[in-house]
Amino acid sequence: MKTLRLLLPLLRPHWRGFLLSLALTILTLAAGAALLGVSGWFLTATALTGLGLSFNLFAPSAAVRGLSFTRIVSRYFEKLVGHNATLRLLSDLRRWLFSSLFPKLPFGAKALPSGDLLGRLTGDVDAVDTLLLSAIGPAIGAIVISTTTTIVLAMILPAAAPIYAGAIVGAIVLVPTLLFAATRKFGRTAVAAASTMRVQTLEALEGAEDITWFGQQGPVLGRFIETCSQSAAARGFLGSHVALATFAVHALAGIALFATLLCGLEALAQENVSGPILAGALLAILASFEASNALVRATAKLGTGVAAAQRLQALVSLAPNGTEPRNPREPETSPSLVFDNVSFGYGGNLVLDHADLAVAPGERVAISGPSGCGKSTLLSLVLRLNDPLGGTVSVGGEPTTWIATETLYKSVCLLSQQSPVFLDTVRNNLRIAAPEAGDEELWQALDAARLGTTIRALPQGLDTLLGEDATSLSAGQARRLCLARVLLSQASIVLLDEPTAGLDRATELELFHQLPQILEGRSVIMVTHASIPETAGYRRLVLRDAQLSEVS
Ligand SMILES: Nc1ncnc2c1ncn2[C@@H]1O[C@H](COP(=O)(O)OP(=O)(O)OP(=O)(O)O)[C@@H](O)[C@H]1O
Repeated sequence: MKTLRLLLPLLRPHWRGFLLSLALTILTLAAGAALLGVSGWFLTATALTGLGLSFNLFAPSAAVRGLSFTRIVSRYFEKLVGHNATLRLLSDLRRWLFSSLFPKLPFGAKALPSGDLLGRLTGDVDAVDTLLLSAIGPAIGAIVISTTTTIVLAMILPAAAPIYAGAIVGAIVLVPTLLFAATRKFGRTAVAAASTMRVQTLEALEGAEDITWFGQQGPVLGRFIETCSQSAAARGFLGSHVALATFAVHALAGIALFATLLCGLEALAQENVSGPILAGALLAILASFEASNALVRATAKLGTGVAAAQRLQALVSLAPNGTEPRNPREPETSPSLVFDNVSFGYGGNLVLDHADLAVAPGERVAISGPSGCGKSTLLSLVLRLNDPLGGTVSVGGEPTTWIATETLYKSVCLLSQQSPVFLDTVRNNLRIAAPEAGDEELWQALDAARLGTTIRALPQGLDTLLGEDATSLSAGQARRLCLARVLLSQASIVLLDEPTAGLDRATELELFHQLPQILEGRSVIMVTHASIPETAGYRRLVLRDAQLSEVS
C-alpha cells in the first residue's frame, strides 16, 4: 500500500494512458472470449445443419472476422498505449528519484554502495513497471471477463455457473494470492542478489589491479559466484512455483470445462440448450481462463516489483542533509568568513574545540596541520556538509544555518580532495562552474591552473573527451583541471583542499605565488601540507589538538 502511495502522485499525469490501456486489455480479452464462443457455436451449427445448406453463414462468419480483427487491433494498441504510458511513468520516476537525491547529499553515515544506488535507479525502477502494467491491467481485465462469463453462463446453463465461478475465482484470486505469498520472499532475495552482483562487479572493476597484485581473484570470484547461486536459487524457486501455479490454473479450467460439459449435456438432452450454444459456451470458458494465465505470470514478478519499489521508497525516505531556513537571510556581497567558538567531531572525538577564525573579504589564509587533524572537516563546515556541534559559522555576517543552500553555494566554492573529472569534454568539465563562460575564459582558467599548455597540445583541445575518472589525464593534471573549474566560479570565498597535490615543488611554489593574483579580491582558505613561503602573502595558521593558532 505504501508502495502504491509512493507511485500515485507520479501516476496522476498518465491516468488517461493507463485507463485507455486497461480498456483495451478488457476489449482484447472480451474479443478473444467472444471469438472462441462464436466460432464454436458457428462450427457446431454448420455441422449440425448439414454443411450449412440451410444455415445463414453470412452473419456468424462476419462476426468471427470482426472479432478476430478487433482482437488483433486492440492487442496492438493495448501494447502501444500501455508501454507508452509505462515508459513515460518510468522516466518521470527516474527523474524524480534522481532529483530527490540531491538534497540528501552527501550521504555520509547513510552511505549506500554506489553499485546499489545505481541498481536502484535502473533495475529497481524497471522492476516497478510489473506492478503497474503487467499486474493491475490483467487483474482488472480478468475480473471483468470472468464476471461477464458467469452472468452469461447463469442465463444459458444455470447449473454450471456456480462451478465456473468457483473455478475462475480460484484461478484469478486464490492461485495468484498463494503464489505471491509463497514467492514474495524469493522476489526480495532475487532483487537483493541482483544489487549485490552490481556492487561486486563495480568493486571488482575499480579494484581489479589491487585484487590481481594481491592474488585475490579466487576469493573475489568465489563471492561473486555465491551471489549468482543465491540469485539462481531464488529465480529457480520462482520459476518452479509459476509452473505449479500455471498447472493449477489449467486444472481449474479443466474442472470448469468438464462440469459445464456435464451440465450442458444434461441440458441438451432436456432441450434446454442447443448444441451450438453449448459448444460456444465451452470455448468461451476456455478463453476466459487466458486472462488468469497472464495474471499468474505477472504475480510471479510481483514479489520482485514490490521489493524493488520498497528499495526505491527507502531511498527517497532518507532524511535530507541539513535543513533549509524558513526565512533565509542574504549574506553581504563581499563576504567575510567567521568561525565563532566552533566545536565539531565525529563520534565524540573533537577535531575542532571552541575554535575561532575570522577571514576578512579578500584575505588569504593557509591552514596546515598533521594528517587527520581535521583540516578538510573545517572546510566542510563552511558549506554545511557538516553542521557544528557548538558555536556558529557565519558567511557575510549571517550564520550559515540562516542562508539558503543555493545562496551559500553561490558565495562559497570548494576544491575538495575528491573533486571529480566527469566523463565529458574538457570544456563541459570546466563549464560546470560557469555555464556561460567563453573559450577565452576557459583558457585563462586552464593557464592559471598550469594546465593550458597540456590541453593546447591535445589535437582536439577543449573538445577532448576525458575518460572515466580522467584516465586520460595524470592525477596531477586531473587535479589542476578541477582547480581551473574552481577558478572559473564567481564565488567570493574559495576553499582549496590540497590544491597542489600531484604537482612538483617548483610548479607548486609558482602556483602559491600566483594564486593571490589569480583570485584577486576573493577570500581564499587553503588547506595544505606543503610549506608556504612567507613571501606568498598568506596568513598562516596551524590546526593542532583541535585548536587553530597563528604561525609566527
Ligand atoms: N565522515 C566521517 N566519519 C567519521 N570520522 C571521520 C569522517 N571524516 C573524517 N573523519 C575523521 O576525522 C578526522 C579528521 O579528518 P579530516 O579529513 O578532516 O583530516 P585532515 O586534516 O583533512 O586529513 P588529511 O590531511 O590527511 O587530509 C580523521 O581522524 C578522520 O578519520
